[in-house]
Amino acid sequence: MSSLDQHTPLMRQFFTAKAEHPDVLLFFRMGDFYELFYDDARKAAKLLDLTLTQRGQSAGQPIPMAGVPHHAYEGYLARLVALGESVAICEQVGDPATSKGLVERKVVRIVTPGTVTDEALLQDRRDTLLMAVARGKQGFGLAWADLAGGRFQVAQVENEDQLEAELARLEPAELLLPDEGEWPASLMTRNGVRRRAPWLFDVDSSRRKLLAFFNVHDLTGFGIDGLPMAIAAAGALLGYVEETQKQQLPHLTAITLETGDAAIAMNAATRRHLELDTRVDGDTKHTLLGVLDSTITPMGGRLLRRWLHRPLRTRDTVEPRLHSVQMMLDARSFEDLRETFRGFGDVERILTRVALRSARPRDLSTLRDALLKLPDLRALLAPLDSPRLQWLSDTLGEHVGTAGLLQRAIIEQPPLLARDGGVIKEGFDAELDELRRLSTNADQFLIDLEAREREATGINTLKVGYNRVHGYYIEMGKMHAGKVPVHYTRRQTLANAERYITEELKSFEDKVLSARERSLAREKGLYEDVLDALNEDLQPLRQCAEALAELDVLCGFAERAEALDWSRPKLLSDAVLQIEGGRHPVVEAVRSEPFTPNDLMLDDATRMLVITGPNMGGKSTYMRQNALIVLLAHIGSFVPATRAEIGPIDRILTRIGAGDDLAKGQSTFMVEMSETSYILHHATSQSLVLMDEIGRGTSTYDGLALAEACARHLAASNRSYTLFATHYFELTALATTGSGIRNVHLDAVEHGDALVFMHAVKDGPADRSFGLQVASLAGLPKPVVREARARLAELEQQGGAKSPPLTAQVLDSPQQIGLFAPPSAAMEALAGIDPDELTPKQALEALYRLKSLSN
Ligand SMILES: Nc1ncnc2c1ncn2[C@@H]1O[C@H](COP(=O)(O)OP(=O)(O)OP(=O)(O)O)[C@@H](O)[C@H]1O
Repeated sequence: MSSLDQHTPLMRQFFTAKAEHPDVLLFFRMGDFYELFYDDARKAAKLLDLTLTQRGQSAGQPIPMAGVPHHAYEGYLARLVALGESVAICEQVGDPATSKGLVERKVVRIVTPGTVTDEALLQDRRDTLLMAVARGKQGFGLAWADLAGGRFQVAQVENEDQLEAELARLEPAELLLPDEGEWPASLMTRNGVRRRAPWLFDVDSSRRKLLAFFNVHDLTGFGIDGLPMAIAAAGALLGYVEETQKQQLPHLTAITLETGDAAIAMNAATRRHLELDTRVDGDTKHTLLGVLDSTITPMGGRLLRRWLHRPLRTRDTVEPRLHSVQMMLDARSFEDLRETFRGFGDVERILTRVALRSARPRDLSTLRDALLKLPDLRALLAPLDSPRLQWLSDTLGEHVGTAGLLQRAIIEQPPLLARDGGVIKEGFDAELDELRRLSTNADQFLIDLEAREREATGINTLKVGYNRVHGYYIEMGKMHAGKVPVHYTRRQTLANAERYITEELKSFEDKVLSARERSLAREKGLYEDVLDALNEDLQPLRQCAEALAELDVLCGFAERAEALDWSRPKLLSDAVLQIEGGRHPVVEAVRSEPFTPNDLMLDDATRMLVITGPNMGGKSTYMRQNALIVLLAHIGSFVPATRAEIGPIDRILTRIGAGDDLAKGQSTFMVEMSETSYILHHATSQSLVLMDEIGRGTSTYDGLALAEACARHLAASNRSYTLFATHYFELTALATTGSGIRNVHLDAVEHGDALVFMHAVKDGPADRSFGLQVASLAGLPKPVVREARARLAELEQQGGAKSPPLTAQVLDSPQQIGLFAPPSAAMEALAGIDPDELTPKQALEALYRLKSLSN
């Protein structure tokens, strides 16, 4: 770019601001617009679909420009932030009316995806997190902050797998990484990644920064003194927050440490496969959270999402939750409790805005209404015999003083903005009332004054009036000059009339003219006083908000338990996983026909179920429902089963589905194997493992061999609770090996042409696969199905079995592999076909081609 002095003064101002914020978009305020220039303009035009224009020339070149109207900028900002972009807002800080030359401009705030606290830029039911990751010799330090909620947390993890699991759990909106070394692609391809200078992650300066910020002598109080990587991440995060927020953050009062062993570990793949809150296709409704979330307040919704992503092993936290839900159900009080939550609003985020002094009038009226409902809430909780609920009731507190203050100070339904006044209630402040009276009662005063003066002077035509230049006056015709009282002072002479002013009118004028301004200023001061008073009480108020969120979640659990007929799980210390009448909560919710409940019985002796049965039989549903039941039990929710007894669980590991990691550039089979490898390395005897059709992504024999070896390893070495669904009938033979493996199967029956799936899990292996019937159900052309049926009969005859079980002997004797040999032209052509790549039309063409080859 050409040197600065070649540019116009305005552009020089722009370049100066831009130089300080090179890697964020600069919103440059010009009158009613925020303008973006040069590369910022090009980028914003693309991201926001704005028209890219030009603004004259500077340094002999046209200036690319795009703009957004300032009154509607929040919507644009929200879209940019959602895309992971940051924006520096450069305002006109000088007054254009009084400035000589160019108005002064300054960057007043930087809006970044992870640090936003404005209501309009946040999602109601999802935390917006800023995260920093530091790398050390023993692993990684993580720090994350929810600025809108006032939470600041850290953790340390040992390896990249755990780091990725944490990222999948927390889904930060913005991620700060030191700008050195290689980082995994899964991190670098996220939205909102920001590389920062490595020295910002220095442990010692980070420690000093934290000590100064929290005003403490050491970090032992937070339990993180011995965790250098966590400290480095926290310091880097804090530095970034201070740099971008340019204001005090009094609501960040502590750091909390999260330890991995308190939670049931789930990696990114497991979260995805179990569809906790989002499905692969992006749908959020038909997910566990979609079914489970009946919370009423946004903060309850956010807490539930946090709980769901972090099921706890610490039973002394989970049991009290279960007990609370039970008590609310027994006393049937959850509906009344939930009724009081309506209209509570987002107290947690309101309190943050109070702390940041950006709370709007309606925040305060919402807070007032919430606090006024506390006594009702506590009265409903009082009879419930649950220590946790009583503790929550105590934590809610009374807040009578604060509620009273807000009730006295804020009008019932305040306007959106404090700017134009009309927020503070009448009767709260005598001076404000007087100022308001003056500005609104001026008319009556003047009418009264006019009447009085007419009477005193005897001049009936005397008028009181006002003009902008001379202000208030008493006017009378020139012929009355002789009757003018001495205390009248002449103000203006007109052709036929004289205008006067009196002391009384003058002082009235002073009062009225400034009354509006003064009343606004007074109101602003009073509003600030109210915020001060609230800030005095901030800590207990925030605890109250946290208690509200938890009560909302627990009431939601009770509501769901009753509405969906869920029962209380028993958490035991024995090695057992016994579920009776279990159902899949999401499948059950979307199906119009009844769901068939199924049992599960695993314990020390039986560690693995090999699940066989037809496609569409319900194998995946069965496996997932058991994982979801275990997960629900560990967040303190009732579960979709008639009875559930669950021993200690440390991890849930899944290998389900395929082809969903193409973004990573790995083949389907590669993904399948790396997920399997992760499971074999991490599963313990307390882990719940779901393996769905492993080995499917490669040739039959490789696949079978791998599946069998993995199953044996899981049963004998890992000794995990394993549900192993497979289409390889050969694996059913494992049940005879004596390593705690049992067969179960799902069934279907044929009714003429129709196939009815029973969905009931029964003992023993399946005896046939119904693959062709399912294919026919799926609409495969009849000639193809006929052809396949004939081929199957041929194969069965050759193999002497109903379905061609590739028994161990088959595997061991190479000559038997000749079942499919010698490879025909049709087989070779078949090998070259990738069904996933074909359109239906191409598939049909391929079939005709195959058929002609096989003739
Ligand atoms: N217990 C059940 N009760 C009622 N319907 C069920 C049950 N289990 C499964 N289903 C229904 O059957 C459908 C297929 O189930 P699922 O995907 O679990 O079968 P699958 O055996 O894993 O099939 P595939 O082998 O082709 O993957 C589900 O979408 C659901 O609608």
